[in-house]
Amino acid sequence: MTVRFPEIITQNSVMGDLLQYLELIAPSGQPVLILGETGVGKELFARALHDASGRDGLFIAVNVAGLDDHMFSDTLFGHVKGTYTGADSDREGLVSRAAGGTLFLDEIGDLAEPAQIRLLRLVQEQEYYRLGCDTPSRSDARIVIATNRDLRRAMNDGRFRKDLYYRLFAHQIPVPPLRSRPDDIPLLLDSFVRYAAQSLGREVPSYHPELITLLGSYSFPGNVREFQAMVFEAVARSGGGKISLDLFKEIILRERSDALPAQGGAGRPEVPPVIAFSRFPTLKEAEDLLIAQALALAKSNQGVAAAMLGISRQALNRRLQPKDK
Ligand SMILES: Nc1ncnc2c1ncn2[C@@H]1O[C@H](COP(=O)(O)OP(=O)(O)OP(=O)(O)O)[C@@H](O)[C@H]1O
Repeated sequence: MTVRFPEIITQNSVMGDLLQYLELIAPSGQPVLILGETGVGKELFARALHDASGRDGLFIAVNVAGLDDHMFSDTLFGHVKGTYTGADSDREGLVSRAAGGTLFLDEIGDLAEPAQIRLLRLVQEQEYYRLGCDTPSRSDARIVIATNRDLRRAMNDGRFRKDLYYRLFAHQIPVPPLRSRPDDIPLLLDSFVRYAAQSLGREVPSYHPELITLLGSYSFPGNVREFQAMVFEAVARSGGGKISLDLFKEIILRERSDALPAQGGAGRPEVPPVIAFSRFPTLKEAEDLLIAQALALAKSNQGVAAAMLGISRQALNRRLQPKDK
């Protein structure tokens, strides 16, 4: 956590460098592109950028995924009365409402080409047209754009305009996924446990120290948002007592198996499914499968797998030794 951005919890050096860069570019008013997987904290970074910018206008966030050109223009630029059926009065768009502030456009990856052209004009000239109006309007709203897509690839495939890409390219903030910064897990865990306990009106519970190791072995496809939700569930289900390792293992296993393909699809084929028997398994078969599952989830780390299975490392090792028949 940096003093400058207390709401962004981190002690990771890559994140620290990004926050320094963010602080550097904040006052400029230049457009900024924030990249990163879902739930990684892109909107949090955009808000921090706005807070550090010294701009006294509003911060407005809008998700533009799935908006066609008409909806995009209507939402961002507004319209004049009578332009289309249902346009009963003049309406101001978000670009105008965010004047003097920041307009955060989330999930820009799939934007239709005509909308990309309008966006380019906006970031380049600070100019736009309300629907049904031939006279351009102006707004000094700072435009911050986020996507979880690979924009360079989209550009190479002809789905994202080169001119817009290179206009946004100058100030990029690539937020790393949570799995690549396990050093952030203890801080985030403490903060989320406190927050969840507070929201539920409970004492802050303690947790098993092995939990940090267990969490470090999980890939967090939904990143910090997923982590936050898991902690909330664990605190809620721990009934005010200590958060047990077993409870967290159960939540992680459930999340992992939800992320598994139904059969043979793309996903995480390296993890064997828990239920894989066409007949009732013997105890030995079930145990072997659970051990394989735990080892796969723990990326072959025997210490973590043993913790997940609730046995000692030595006990796991014994079970892994080939037996003489
Ligand atoms: N470093 C962090 N410290 C504290 N909270 C965080 C951090 N990163 C993310 N969060 C929290 O995780 C949640 C998801 O963050 P956010 O909405 O900013 O992600 P996002 O990348 O914009 O997601 P999406 O791609 O789905 O729009 C929010 O509740 C946010 O407050």
